[in-house]
Amino acid sequence: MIVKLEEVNKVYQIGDNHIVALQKTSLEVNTGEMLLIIGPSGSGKTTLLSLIGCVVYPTEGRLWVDGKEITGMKEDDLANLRLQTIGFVFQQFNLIAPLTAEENVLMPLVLQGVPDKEAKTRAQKALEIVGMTDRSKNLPRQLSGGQQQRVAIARALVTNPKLILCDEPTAALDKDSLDVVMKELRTLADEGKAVAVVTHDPRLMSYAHRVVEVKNGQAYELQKQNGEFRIENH
Ligand SMILES: Nc1ncnc2c1ncn2[C@@H]1O[C@H](COP(=O)(O)OP(=O)(O)OP(=O)(O)O)[C@@H](O)[C@H]1O
Repeated sequence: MIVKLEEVNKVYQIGDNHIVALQKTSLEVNTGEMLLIIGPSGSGKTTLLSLIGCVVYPTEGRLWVDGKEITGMKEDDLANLRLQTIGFVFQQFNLIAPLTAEENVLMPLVLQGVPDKEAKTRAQKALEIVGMTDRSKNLPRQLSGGQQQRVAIARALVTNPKLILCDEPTAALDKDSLDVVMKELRTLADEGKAVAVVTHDPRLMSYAHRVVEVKNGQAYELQKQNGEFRIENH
């Protein structure tokens, strides 16, 4: 187990209004597993992913990431934990436009102060894992959406994080690229990473080991029926 939430909720206060973004949730995220977090817009999916990713603190409850309790941890320690343990992948790839694929992948290692030569070897290895070695000198605009997302996955992987968190990683992709990217993420999970993916797209359920549905801030784990995950109203 890499993440454990125990009765965790998140309430935002805006003026006199309390917005319950996530109701009390208990959940574990395991290594070797792809967890899909699915639900409609505004249901609380990103809030749940942000809690798992130590980007926001819980309002109530207890949260452990990689064996460390987050509640009460200092912001600096939290930032270190994020850098060392978690890789993030976003909908819009967030690659730096004037940098090549390889330079983008190098970035987290530069931030960690890894020596140049070692950083380069690791970046090349990460690009190899996602099948992008032959495009390493290309700029993002010379790559398709699917290829850019594979570079973004390589960038998330290069620090060797135990946990990879993805927020709508396929929203900007066509069906073929969606399949390539999701198979890539599934392979990483099968090989021992913990991967959590937020989506509103039920097509992604077929790639997941486990599915959590979030509705009105309430998270429920879905059980497979006849070998498939099913969700109402889709
Ligand atoms: N920083 C914030 N301040 C106030 N309210 C917030 C904040 N972040 C999220 N919320 C509210 O919490 C609820 C859940 O938001 P969240 O972004 O987690 O939903 P979501 O399921 O990821 O939606 P989407 O798919 O549209 O991104 C929403 O009502 C949202 O307006």
